[in-house]
Amino acid sequence: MLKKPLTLRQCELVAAVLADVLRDGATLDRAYARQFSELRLAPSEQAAIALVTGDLLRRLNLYALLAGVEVEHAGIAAWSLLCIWHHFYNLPMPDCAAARQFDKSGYEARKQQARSAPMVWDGCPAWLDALGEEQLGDQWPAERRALGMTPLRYLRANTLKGSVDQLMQRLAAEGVETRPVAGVAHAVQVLNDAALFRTAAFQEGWFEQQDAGSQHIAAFLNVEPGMRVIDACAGAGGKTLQLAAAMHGKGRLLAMDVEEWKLENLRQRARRAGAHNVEARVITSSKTIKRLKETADRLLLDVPCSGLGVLKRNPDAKWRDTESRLPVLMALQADILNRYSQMVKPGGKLVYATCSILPSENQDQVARFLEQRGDEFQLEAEQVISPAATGFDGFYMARLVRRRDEA
Ligand SMILES: C[S@@+](CC[C@H](N)C(=O)[O-])C[C@H]1O[C@@H](n2cnc3c(N)ncnc32)[C@H](O)[C@@H]1O
Repeated sequence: MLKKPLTLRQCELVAAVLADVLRDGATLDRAYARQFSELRLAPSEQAAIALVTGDLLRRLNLYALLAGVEVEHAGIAAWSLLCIWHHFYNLPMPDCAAARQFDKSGYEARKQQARSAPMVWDGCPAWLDALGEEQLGDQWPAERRALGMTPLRYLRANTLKGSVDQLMQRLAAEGVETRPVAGVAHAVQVLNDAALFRTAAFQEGWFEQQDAGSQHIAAFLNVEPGMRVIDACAGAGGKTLQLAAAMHGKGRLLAMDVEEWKLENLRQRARRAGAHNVEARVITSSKTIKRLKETADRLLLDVPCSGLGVLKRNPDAKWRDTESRLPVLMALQADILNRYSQMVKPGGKLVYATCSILPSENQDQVARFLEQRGDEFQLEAEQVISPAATGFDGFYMARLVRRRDEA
C-alpha cells in the first residue's frame, strides 16, 4: 500500500484514466496507453498511479458506497473516490479541492453497511455475484475475495535466450528485483517498481510479462522439439512464444487467429524472442481450418472467454460486461472445439483452455464435446488454477487425446 498520499498531478492522472474507463467505456489498458504514452513517469510514480487506479476499479462499488455516489456515476466522481480511498487507507488526503469539501459524517455507518455485504466489500457487481454463486456455490466467496486483490507481477523467462537464473542476474544488474516462483518452472515474480519494458533484457527478448498461472497452459500441451504444433486462438502470442521455447525453436509452430492485427503484434514479439519456428496465419474462413485436417501433433485452443479468472488484472471488465455475453461466448467456444479439433492427428493431443473459472465455459464444454465425440477423443487430464488457492489469475485447461483409428 502507499506510504504517502498521491500528489495532485498523480490524482489528475488517476481521474483521467477513470473517466476514460467508466465514462467513455475504454479498456484499462487503452486508457493507460492514452494517458501515459506522452509522459515519462518514474517507475515508482507509475506504480503508485496503477495501484490506486487498479484498486479503485477492483472494489469500485465499495468506494462508491463509501463516497455516497452511484457506481453508474463513478466516472464523473473520480475526485470523491480518490478522497475516500485515501481516507479508507488512513492516508492524509491529497491536496485538492474535493478534499477540502470532504464530509466525513456518515462514513463509519456506510463502512459498516459495506462490511455486512461481502459482495460489496469484495468489489463484485451483482450480476457477477449471482453467476459465481450459481456456478461455484461454496467455493465462490473465496474466489470472489481473491479476484478483488491486487495482482502480483510475474514474468516468464524466455529459455530460447537464457535460463531463469541468467534472467534474474541480468534483471538484477538493471535494478529489477525478482525471485523464482515455486511450482512454475520459468516464472519469476517481480518485487520492486521497476520499468520492465525499458530494460535491455526486455528489448532483447529475454522475458515476457505473463501471469504465473497462465504459464501452466502451454506447459500442459506437452510439446516436444520437432513436432507440428498449432496454436489456433493465438492472439498476440503469449502462449505461442512459450510453446516455441518449449520446442527449443525446432519443428513447426503455426499461430492462427481471426484478427490479423493481433498476429502482426505476435510476429514482432516472436522476432524479439528469437522464436524462428513460428508462422502466423490469419483464419479467413472454415477452409483455413479444413486444409489443416489431421496435421497437428499438438493443438492449443485458448478460446475466447468471459475472462472472469483474470479480473484482478482487468477489473474494468466487470463494470462493463454483463451475464448476457456468456451464452454467446459459450456457443463460440463449443464451435471452435468442435470444428478446430479436426486439425489434430490420430494419436495427437489438444488442450482446451480458458481464463475463466466458470464450469459452464470449462468442464461443461469439455463434457458436452466428449458426449458427442467420445469415440474420437478421450480426456487425459484437466486442471483448474484457482485464484483463491494459488494467488495467480484463474484458468482452466483440459488435455484430450485423439484416438488412433482402429485397424
Ligand atoms: C483468450 S484469447 C487468446 C490469448 C492468447 N492465446 C495469448 O496467450 O495471448 C482468444 C483469442 O481468440 C481469438 N478468436 C476469436 N474467435 C476466434 C475464432 N473463431 N477462431 C480463432 N480465434 C478466434 C481472439 O481474437 C483472441 O485473440
